[in-house]
Amino acid sequence: MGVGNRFKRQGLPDPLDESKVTRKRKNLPIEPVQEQSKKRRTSQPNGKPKKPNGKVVASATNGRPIKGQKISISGTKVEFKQQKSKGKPLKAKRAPSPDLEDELDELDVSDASGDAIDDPDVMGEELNGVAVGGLDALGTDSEDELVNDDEYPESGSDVVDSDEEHRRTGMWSEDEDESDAEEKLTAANIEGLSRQLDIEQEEEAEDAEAELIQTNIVGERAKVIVDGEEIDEAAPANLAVDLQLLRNRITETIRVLDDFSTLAEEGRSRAEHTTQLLKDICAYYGYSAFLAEKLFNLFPPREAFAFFEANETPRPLVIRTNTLRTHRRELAQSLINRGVTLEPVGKWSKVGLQIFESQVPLGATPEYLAGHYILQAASSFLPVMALAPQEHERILDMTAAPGGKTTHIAALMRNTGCIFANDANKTRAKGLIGNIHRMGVKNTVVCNYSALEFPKVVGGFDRVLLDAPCSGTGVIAKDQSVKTNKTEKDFLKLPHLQKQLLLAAIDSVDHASKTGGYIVYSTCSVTVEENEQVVNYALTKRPNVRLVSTGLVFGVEGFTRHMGKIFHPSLNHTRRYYPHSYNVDGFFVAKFKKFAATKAGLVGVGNGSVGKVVKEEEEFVDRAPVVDEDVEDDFGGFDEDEDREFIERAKRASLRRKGKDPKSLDRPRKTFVAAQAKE
Ligand SMILES: C[S@@+](CC[C@H](N)C(=O)[O-])C[C@H]1O[C@@H](n2cnc3c(N)ncnc32)[C@H](O)[C@@H]1O
Repeated sequence: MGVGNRFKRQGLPDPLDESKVTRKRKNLPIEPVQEQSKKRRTSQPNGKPKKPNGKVVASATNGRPIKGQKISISGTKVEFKQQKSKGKPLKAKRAPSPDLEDELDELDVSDASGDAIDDPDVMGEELNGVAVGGLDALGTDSEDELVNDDEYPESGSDVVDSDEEHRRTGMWSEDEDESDAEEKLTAANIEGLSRQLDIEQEEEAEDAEAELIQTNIVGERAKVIVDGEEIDEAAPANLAVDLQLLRNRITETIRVLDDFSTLAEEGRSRAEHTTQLLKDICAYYGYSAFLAEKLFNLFPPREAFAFFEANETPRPLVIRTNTLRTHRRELAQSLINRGVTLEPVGKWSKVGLQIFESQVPLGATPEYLAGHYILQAASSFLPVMALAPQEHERILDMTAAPGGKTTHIAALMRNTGCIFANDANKTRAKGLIGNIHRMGVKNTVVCNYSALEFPKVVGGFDRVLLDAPCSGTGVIAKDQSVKTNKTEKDFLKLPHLQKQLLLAAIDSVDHASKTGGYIVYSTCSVTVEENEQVVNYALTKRPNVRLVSTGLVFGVEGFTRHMGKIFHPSLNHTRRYYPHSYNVDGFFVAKFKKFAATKAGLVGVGNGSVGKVVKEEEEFVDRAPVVDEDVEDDFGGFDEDEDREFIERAKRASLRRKGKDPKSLDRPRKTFVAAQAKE
């Protein structure tokens, strides 16, 4: 499992601070080439190569300049080649609890692989020896499966689902090779074990050297071309130096832009500095110039840098408790017993658990197969929380596959009322059905229309969720290809589809609903074209709706103006989420209240009236609360001794497994308690 942001909490932000977003390893001195080549290139269990400490590596991993991409720094062209890596699956060590076994029998999931095939949350071919493949096709929308209006038939190929990475990857422990004997470690044998570890480390180093001699490492190195000549020998050193220089120049330019009147270079305009900065960002992070500029323009320069940096590290792995089947406390207990280190995701959610480490693949535990949880990015909870579905309502989830949000809605409704879960992509809709079954959802009808056909298919809903297909600029950390594969055309096609879908969503709601009359629009993209512009368009075309508060406790206000465009002032009710400020996927959430019926002639795609936006005479708030998701679970705070003890037990077990002294946990705490006592 990766480090860094994976381990940071999600939610309310700390003040922006460069030391927080700049990985320290980049600032460390560059090691000499000779030494570097001697180090073993070990693989992490997730198949990614481990990053050497304190080095700017020349390989293309996690967002550094990518394979085949050329950058040019000070006249030196550098071509990157991807490193090969190997990943090893891990053996699940514990048997399911008897209760769960009963539940599994009931669910007929004894053939784990068979069941998992229906599970879109796990996209990998194999997790821990449990075959879960067969759903990879869900990760990308096949173009002809997507139904759109004739003009934009292939937009579905761009569709990004913010939870996709979680479905592709399992959750592996870093210390997968540890034997059972190590697991039983006690204070008494720590010394013996640490000696044994030293010996093992020495052996590993020798093996690594031997392996290096045998391997054709040229294939793993960057190719450096200077004036058309390929230089191999000195490549890593030059490249590292160049990358370091590039980074230095980025930070220096930002410093100048921060205080331009004092620090500006004479004769060099702000625009020139910005152009240079953008070029450097493209070269350093591997973005197309087009996308880099679009994203850069969302923020002041220093914050833009933080955003680009955050896209280089994965967000924490989060699971959502399925309250139709269990309570968070029970689930946490079961997973801790299996060797998972976790914590509640934050006070804003009663169902999320952030996973720090796991001895078992989380996509194949008995609890997972029994539908006790789903792997879901924390930000994906937000649109459903904003929707605030109520028991006994009729809800439409317009673009529902693979069902992360549908199953959340069902849980909040406690399986009452009725959900129409629709997706235009048949393959993905099958995955949606798999999840609905696994999670014990019983109030849902799955359908397979283009959402543009609503409300003609069926209308009159109390609430509608449109989690729209989007470009995925909020989830670049999961899908680095977004950096280079989005073009200007995409930012015309996608917003066009999103606008039409949003009108259909509005027209599908019953404005006279006694409990609702709400529409939530969300994307996992941060571009203004896919968010504020779409919402503003809907306000103009449907004067019978207004934006209302999302009711979410954190998030940055949406733009009311951007790059010369002015939006309706109520856009300040919308919320933006960024990886650098909340350590969650980039997301956008808007909530509308429908006050009157859409004029008959306007219902249907493309029928937008050019009306005036309803004046906001009074602030409207959805009085219907977000149903308390887990009433029996107050495992949300960190103040209760029981919870603290519970979490610490898991941490101690984890340290023990690593051969570390679990008592080390007490030290910082004592200091903290002492500090508190002093105060
Ligand atoms: C962001 S994903 C939805 C993720 C889902 N809400 C969840 O939480 O699991 C967008 C979905 O929109 C679907 N889609 C794209 N175009 C559509 C259309 N015209 N009508 C209905 N669904 C569409 C895609 O197949 C994709 O599954």
